[in-house]
Amino acid sequence: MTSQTVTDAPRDLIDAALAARDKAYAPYSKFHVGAALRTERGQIIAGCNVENAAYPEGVCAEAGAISAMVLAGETKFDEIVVVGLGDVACTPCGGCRQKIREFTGSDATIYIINDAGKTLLSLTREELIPHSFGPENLK
Ligand SMILES: O=c1ccn([C@H]2C[C@H](O)[C@@H](CO)O2)c(=O)[nH]1
Ligand SMILES: [Zn+2]
Repeated sequence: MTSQTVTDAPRDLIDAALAARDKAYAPYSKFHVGAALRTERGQIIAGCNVENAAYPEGVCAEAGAISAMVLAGETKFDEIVVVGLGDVACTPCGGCRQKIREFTGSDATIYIINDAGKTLLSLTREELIPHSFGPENLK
């Protein structure tokens, strides 16, 4: 399920995601991923994927950015940009969709860009993870 219209990702997050991807540690898949989010208070925080010889222990770029955000003292973000390799739309895995869900409002925007910084997809959180389970369900 994708949006009909694609809204361009903001330039500063594109640059941060591409810079983060350059730091990826992905010797096994060789699929380098970068992510950059903007917190509610306006900080830009990035992450890259970090793989492990014990394959399941690898961490996605989005998860790394979210961990760094929490460490920085923030728990909400409005937009995130994700970039993989080439022209492949690197859409977040299921686990990352749930992690993104925890720290966003339903109107947050998830941008997927390509190598060249072109926006391939712009999705609301509701499109990314419809009918999701979140903190409100526990109240
Ligand atoms: O949205 C995604 C999809 C994949 N990966 C990573 C996990 C693994 O290290 C590599 C190949 O799946 O890419 C991410 O970081 N984010
Ligand atoms: Zn993931």
